[in-house]
Amino acid sequence: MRSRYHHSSLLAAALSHNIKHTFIHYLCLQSDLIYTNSHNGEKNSHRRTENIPNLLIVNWTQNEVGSFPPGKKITIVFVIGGPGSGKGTQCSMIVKHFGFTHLSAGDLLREEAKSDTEQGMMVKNLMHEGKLVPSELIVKLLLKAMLQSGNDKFLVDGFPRNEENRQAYDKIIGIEPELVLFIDCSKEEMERRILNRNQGRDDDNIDTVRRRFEVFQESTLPVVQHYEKTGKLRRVDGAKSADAVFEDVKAIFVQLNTQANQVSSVSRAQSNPFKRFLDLFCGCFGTQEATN
Ligand SMILES: Nc1ncnc2c1ncn2[C@@H]1O[C@H](COP(=O)(O)OP(=O)(O)O)[C@@H](O)[C@H]1O
Ligand SMILES: Nc1ccn([C@H]2C[C@H](O)[C@@H](COP(=O)(O)OP(=O)(O)O)O2)c(=O)n1
Repeated sequence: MRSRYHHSSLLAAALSHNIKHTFIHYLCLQSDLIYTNSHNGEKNSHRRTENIPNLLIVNWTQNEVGSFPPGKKITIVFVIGGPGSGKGTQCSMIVKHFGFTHLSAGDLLREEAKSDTEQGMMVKNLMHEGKLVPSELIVKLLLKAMLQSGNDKFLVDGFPRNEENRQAYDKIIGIEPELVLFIDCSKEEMERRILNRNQGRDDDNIDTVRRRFEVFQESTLPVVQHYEKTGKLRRVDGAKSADAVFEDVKAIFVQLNTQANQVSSVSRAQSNPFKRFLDLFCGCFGTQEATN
């Protein structure tokens, strides 16, 4: 306990004096803190939570990544499900039918893990252990990919994975998801699919898969419950064949499109002064549907 306190104080002193990263690493690894150099340029140390292992320096600024133009309508759908539940499979079908851009949190991290940097190595190790990477990093990668795509409709696959992911997203991107698709599937079926998927993934081995299931159970299911309470969750049975699951998914997206079209026709009508006058006039004389 005493040594943990000692390392935390040293860490605070090191941060305020711009001491070399390697020394800060050492202090973090000895204490229960992680260090981030965050998007607003502040250096912070955070208490490590169960799913934020060791330490990762997240070094970026908002200017480096950018942001969406104010007032632009952006549609975001989160796709959650256990490992092997079929998120990627359904996302590629949604893309074909509904014109979304598919952003897979796992693919973005696998790309990051290829880079020959300290951060790349750290991501690689965490993924190999089946653990989650710190939220600010994945949110930054998502935002960067969204801005680069030029699209305004995004399927965010494999995110948020825990409460911390969700809060970091709220803080940094802050666009409420239109809905959250949850692909519900049994552990036995997911395990069978992963071990057959043969994509050469370093984390698709039985030990890592078991750890990923634990993380899903402990950290992702509470996020599912959160969206259930807010009324955003749409649950589909992922145990059916991929085409049968897509029939259910399609119905959800057709409904989403219908709602979006209704909202945009109302706002178009509201922005037309002649139609507003006519509506007022018809309202005064009790004539309905006159302008439709
Ligand atoms: N409904 C399904 N029924 C049977 N196999 C499926 C189904 N959906 C996906 N798969 C297969 O299971 C494996 C995992 O699917 P994937 O989409 O990669 O899952 P996730 O992105 O959730 O990890 C893949 O090999 C995929 O082809
Ligand atoms: N929001 C996220 C998403 C994925 N990760 C990491 C941890 C996950 O085990 C790996 C792989 O995620 P991916 O979504 O590709 O794979 P599975 O759904 O587990 O099959 O990436 C993360 O740390 N944070």
